[in-house]
Amino acid sequence: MKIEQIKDNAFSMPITTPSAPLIDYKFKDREYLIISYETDIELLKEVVPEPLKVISNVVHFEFMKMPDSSGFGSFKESGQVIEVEYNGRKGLYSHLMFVDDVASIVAGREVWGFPKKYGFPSLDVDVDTLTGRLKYNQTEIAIGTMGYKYFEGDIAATKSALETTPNYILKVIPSVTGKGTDVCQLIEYYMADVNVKGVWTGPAALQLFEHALAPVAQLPIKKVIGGKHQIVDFTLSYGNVLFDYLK
Ligand SMILES: CC(=O)CC(=O)O
Repeated sequence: MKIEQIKDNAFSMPITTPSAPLIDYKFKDREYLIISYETDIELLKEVVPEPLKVISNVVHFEFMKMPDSSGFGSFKESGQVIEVEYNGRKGLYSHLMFVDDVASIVAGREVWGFPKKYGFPSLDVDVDTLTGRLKYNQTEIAIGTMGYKYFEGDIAATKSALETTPNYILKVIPSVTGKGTDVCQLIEYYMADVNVKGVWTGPAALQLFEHALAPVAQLPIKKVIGGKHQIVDFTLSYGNVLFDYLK
């Protein structure tokens, strides 16, 4: 392979069959259980990277099922999202993510910088209860429950929030020298082509358990605020670099 060919075509690895193909990443019927809770704002300030600012003591714990995702197929995901502000714009910062699909982990980390680790999330209807679970290896680290489809939510407001809210990630790619990083950037991305197929609210509960390598309980629950269940189609847009920590 010629140097010019590499320069022109390199996007991801392996270069001849990348785990992160250069495609439009479309998600159909992504189903979310989002349980929002209050934690200690001082702990949030310790984990949210500047120049982002923490603007509340609220954490959103998500359990997601993605049955039809371009490039990734069918997989599940779970993680914590924090309410922040960048230059006066309110958005959401992805703190920890656990995913059961290597292609989604690899592409997510390499392209956008999603903080993805391998884990075992699930989202199922257990008789009358929408139930999210997250295991790290064999160990349960989160259980979320919500009454199934109690109250219909506002589809237009949910669509508008998903389309207009910036999402922030700290992308870190280590250097082969073992000294520092080749990439250390604050990334922003948006969701596009959003089609909200259903939104529900209802009574919700959440439990988090301590784990040395999957510290979801590092942001402990003081009070559960509420639960949201939604089903959405969208395109995951490529992002922008907002801040380069190496410059
Ligand atoms: C790359 C992805 O799969 C993104 C996501 O998990 O939301």
